[in-house]
Amino acid sequence: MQYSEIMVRYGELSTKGKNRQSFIGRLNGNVAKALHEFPGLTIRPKRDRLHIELNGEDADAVMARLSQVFGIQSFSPSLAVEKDMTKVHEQVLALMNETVPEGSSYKVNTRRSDHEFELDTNAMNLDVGDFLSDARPDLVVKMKDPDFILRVEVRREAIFLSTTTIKGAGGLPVGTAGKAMLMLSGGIDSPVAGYYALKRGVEIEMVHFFSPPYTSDNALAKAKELTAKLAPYVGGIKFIQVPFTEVQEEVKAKVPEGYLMTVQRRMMLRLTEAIAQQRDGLAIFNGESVGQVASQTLESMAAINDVTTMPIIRPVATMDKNEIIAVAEDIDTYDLSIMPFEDCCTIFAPPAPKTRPKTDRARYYETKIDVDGLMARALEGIKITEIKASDQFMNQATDLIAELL
Ligand SMILES: Nc1ncnc2c1ncn2[C@@H]1O[C@H](COP(=O)(O)OP(=O)(O)OP(=O)(O)O)[C@@H](O)[C@H]1O
Repeated sequence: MQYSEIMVRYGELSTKGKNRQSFIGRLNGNVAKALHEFPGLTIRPKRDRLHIELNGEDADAVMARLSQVFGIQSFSPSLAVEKDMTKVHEQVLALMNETVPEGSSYKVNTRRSDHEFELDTNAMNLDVGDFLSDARPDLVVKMKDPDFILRVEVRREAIFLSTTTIKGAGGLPVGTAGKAMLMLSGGIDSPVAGYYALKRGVEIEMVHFFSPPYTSDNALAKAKELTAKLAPYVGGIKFIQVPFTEVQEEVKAKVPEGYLMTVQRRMMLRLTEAIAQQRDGLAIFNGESVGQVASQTLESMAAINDVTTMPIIRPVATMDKNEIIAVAEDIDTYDLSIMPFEDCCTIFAPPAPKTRPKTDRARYYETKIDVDGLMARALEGIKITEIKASDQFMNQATDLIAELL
């Protein structure tokens, strides 16, 4: 079927009162970015719907991209028909023949924004229903839970028909909730945390700590590739790599083993906060989950959290590991996350980190290291790149084999 447009229904933003205009504007921009590979499209944002005119572009390919844009409740590929009932009948039949199998149940659901049109909502429902009972006698009309709903929208410019409604990604348009930093490791949890941040409309920038030569190029490439997996939700994501070798060496040399991890994490958090302040970030997201590992007991979180008053949001904090994994699989980050490239934290992980570290002890051990100097040098060494959906950073199969040999 050669559809003429994709009709997009807004998500939660319709409840946002006077912010509505700016939400619609942001969604329009995000949709345009997500669909930049389709130059033929015309996107028309309206008060209660966004209309994407296809002008010959492939509806399925456009819908695949659209399904990743947050702030969309659902969308329907639609057929625009001239406002002439003979033509409407013709197209209704063509659409039903193509999309609704024999013997299905259905109902007609009309919406009318053009109140000048000769048929009102009820009359349109009846007219199309009558027409179909002659043209497709195999179909059964069913008001409650039909297999198909034939949507008829009477608008000023044309009448739009659709039988298919596809669930959108939900959430809020990215960018409507401000900007934050996501602490991205190469693990399973932080990309999932990033997905949830984006879903609530937060624009994220990735902060990744790496420690050459203790961590390999592959570990860095993996974090970038994970970023590319989340990029389709926004178009592009900034990747901020922070050299962490000197911090880790100094901490390892001066801090007792039981507090290595706590102090390293405190340094990471301080650096992330400093980067957020430089870049107008309002909060920090991470992938911590309560009780999952030694660094994620509540005592440990408190001892680490002590270095900042910036909000730290932990979207996966209360999820079980298998729930996090299910989301990671859905967003296609899981296979990458489980590739065995070492993270800077695992390399410097003490054999027995304190599971209940004390904040005052951590503070005391930090008097042994040059916190300000280490931070200044790490911040000087940061490198920022913009990562796009189509970017690739590792040839997964060959790199994995090389790493394993
Ligand atoms: N190298 C790193 N760069 C940036 N952030 C990191 C790094 N290592 C850890 N983090 C942050 O700290 C959180 C906790 O890390 P940790 O290694 O304890 O847990 P994890 O369960 O393995 O998490 P993940 O699966 O995200 O790696 C991570 O989710 C991430 O937000």
